[in-house]
Amino acid sequence: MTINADERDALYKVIYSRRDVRGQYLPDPVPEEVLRRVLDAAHHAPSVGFMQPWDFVVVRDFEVRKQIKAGFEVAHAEAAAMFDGERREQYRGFKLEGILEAPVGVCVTCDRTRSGEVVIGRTANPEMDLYSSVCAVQNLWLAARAENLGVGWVSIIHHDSVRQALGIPEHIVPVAWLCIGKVSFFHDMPELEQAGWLPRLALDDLVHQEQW
Ligand SMILES: Cc1cc2c(cc1C)N(C[C@H](O)[C@H](O)[C@H](O)COP(=O)(O)O)c1[nH]c(=O)[nH]c(=O)c1N2
Repeated sequence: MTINADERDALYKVIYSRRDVRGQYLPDPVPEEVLRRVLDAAHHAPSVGFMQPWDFVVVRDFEVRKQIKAGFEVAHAEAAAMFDGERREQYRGFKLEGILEAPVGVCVTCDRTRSGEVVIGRTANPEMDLYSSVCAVQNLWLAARAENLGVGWVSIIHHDSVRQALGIPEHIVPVAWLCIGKVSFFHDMPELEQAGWLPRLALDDLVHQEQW
């Protein structure tokens, strides 16, 4: 199957217009069939040795999301203390999650034991299973953008709070808490770039020819 020019352009449009969404969530429910498409796109991500180490915990319940939010508050306060002076104030001013505003939360996990001890491609570097779950996150994020759904990754939370809130067993790693929902708009550029926190680096400074 060949991708034609319109299809190629559509993919790049999705890639460049995908954003990490923290605010702007609408309370409208996410239709089941749309969420299913997005999760199926995540499930078609590449994975080391085809181990498909992910599970997707879909959370709509407000009380459970309140527990996740409480976990965020703890880690967020710890994080603020790590920045100095002006940077700390700027950090405190950022909205860095939409846990209660987005109608759906999805926890993408990694079952590090899924296909036994020895996995093709994970023998030299055992963390490859975690990277595979991150590939699922990225597929989900892009598919959601193609559905005009916002996604926000909230990593300012300890794995154990997520485990506790969702009853996730000890051997499963909660890789990502994702807020998902319809949005009023998408920002044109990353919010951290817009706020002057960090600029987008120049590609030419990152591409090395032949040697580092
Ligand atoms: C692994 C990981 C973890 C996080 C993020 C991303 C990734 C990849 N990002 C989103 C991040 O800030 C954002 O992707 C960049 O600022 C670039 O912006 P766009 O995604 O292009 O909008 C993020 N954002 C946020 O508000 N709270 C968070 O806890 C996190 N955590």
